Amino acid sequence: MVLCPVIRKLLHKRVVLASASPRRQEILRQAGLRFEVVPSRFKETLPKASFPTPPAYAVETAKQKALEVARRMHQKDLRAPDVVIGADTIVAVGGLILEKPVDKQDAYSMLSRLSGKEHSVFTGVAIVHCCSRDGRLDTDVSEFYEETRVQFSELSEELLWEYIDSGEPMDKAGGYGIQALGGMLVEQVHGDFLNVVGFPLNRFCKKLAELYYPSGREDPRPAQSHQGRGGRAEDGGERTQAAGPEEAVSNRTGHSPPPFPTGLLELVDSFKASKALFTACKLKVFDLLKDGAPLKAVDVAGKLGTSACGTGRLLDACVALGFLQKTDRGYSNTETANLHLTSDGRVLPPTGRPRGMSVGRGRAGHGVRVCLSDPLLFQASCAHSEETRLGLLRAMHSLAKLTARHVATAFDLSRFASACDLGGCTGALAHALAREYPRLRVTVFDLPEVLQHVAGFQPDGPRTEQVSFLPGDIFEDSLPEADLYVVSRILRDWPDGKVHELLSRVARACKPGEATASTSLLQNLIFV
Ligand SMILES: O=c1[nH]cc([C@@H]2O[C@H](COP(=O)(O)OP(=O)(O)OP(=O)(O)O)[C@@H](O)[C@H]2O)c(=O)[nH]1
Repeated sequence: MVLCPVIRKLLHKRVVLASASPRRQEILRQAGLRFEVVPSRFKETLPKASFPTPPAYAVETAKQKALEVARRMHQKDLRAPDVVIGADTIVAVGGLILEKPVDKQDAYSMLSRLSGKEHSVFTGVAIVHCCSRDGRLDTDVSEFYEETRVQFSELSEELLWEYIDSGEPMDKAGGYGIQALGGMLVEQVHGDFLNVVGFPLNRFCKKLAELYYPSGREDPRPAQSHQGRGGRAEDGGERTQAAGPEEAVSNRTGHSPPPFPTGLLELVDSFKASKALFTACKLKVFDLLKDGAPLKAVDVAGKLGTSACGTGRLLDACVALGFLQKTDRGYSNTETANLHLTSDGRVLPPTGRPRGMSVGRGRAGHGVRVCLSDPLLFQASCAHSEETRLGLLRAMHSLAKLTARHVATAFDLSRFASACDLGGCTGALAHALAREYPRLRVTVFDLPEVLQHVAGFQPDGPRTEQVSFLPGDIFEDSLPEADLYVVSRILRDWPDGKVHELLSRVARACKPGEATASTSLLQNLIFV
């Protein structure tokens, strides 16, 4: 989800975060930004005394971090990314600039300096727009900083050393992490909390809005007005532009550009993103990287029997999508990948084809039976191997487990004594309903070929006798008696006539005063 509309402006660009800080990666990922991570090799040794103020130092360091990455990538690929983001966080106290402590003693002197006092945390940010033309790199640098004031409690020696011995201070500016144990040292914060953690997200979004909507309108079309910004000429064939990324285009042509096809490009990008995800799942990339040490692209390729170059690109795409993380040691799974993309917990069907794109629906010919739980997924049994069918069930089960509690608590169902989940598959929703409503008895009604696999699927929490399974076909067999029918899985994708027939059957089975709850699994929207 992208709450900040201007973040969308970056979705079609190749964005690189020039930072090894896991906190910055997390903050930007949570904001919905898609980016690659290329840590900067710029040495943070600018002469502090030559800067008029501490934030001027942080801004320049952020800029040099980002430019180093832009130049390196340009030299390597002869194609620079579109945007490189660099950041630098420092603590300023009593005229001193504190960065990351070099050892425990350094951490001690920093923290004792902060004890009982207020200090400022500055994060400098540089947004570098790049353009490779005729082998030359053009850069356009926008920069800003944010200040947050932090008041520390008085810290006893014992507390200080205990904190230092936790290891937390070592990779943090000023020697503390406000988002973790270090939060206990802090009495008050004035300003943006995320700025202290390493990235001022709010100011960043405002800056993007300034760059992409200079006239203040949130119009997806490139702006016409020219807004000059700071940027200095670089040597080595590099030019910095004053014009913004999109103004530059319109200024060159002198014409109003046609409306920017944002929606279309989003669709194209989403398709590419899905393809990358499905390919990685199919190759079992996430299984390979689960719980192990990070692996380089060439090692992953060796183990999968794939080309090193293509594998590198696939892994980088997965990094940008937030499923892998990349460090100097190699690639490893993110928590999301460990939880939802390995074979045992996968929320995707194993076909290598996005759900909904498979052919055929409903009851196919030649005696083929279709799973009513999700007609597009669990298809003709003769068309799939047992392994594929189990994979589909596994995907449906994992997805249902993810959403079950939300569905179960979206309505107050406490007045019902019995429910029937039509096409309820492995019973994930039924168990969630049973957990939320201890006096509710739930019958899962589904095809026998689905229910025969139920024992192999563990719901969240223990199985309960409140839930029972009844084999049957919702089009042909009588529906079990219940006060409430759940049709969350059976209404999608049927032709209108079929839906009508189904709902009529359910309506006939209902006693006066009963209810039907329907959910759209895709969007988790619930309507009655
Ligand atoms: O409360 C917190 N304060 C600061 C941090 C983290 O501290 C570092 C600051 O270091 P720097 O800006 O130089 O960034 P690096 O980690 O070295 O990564 P780069 O590759 O970008 O140079 C930063 O990681 C903050 O997140 C914190 O976590 N909590």
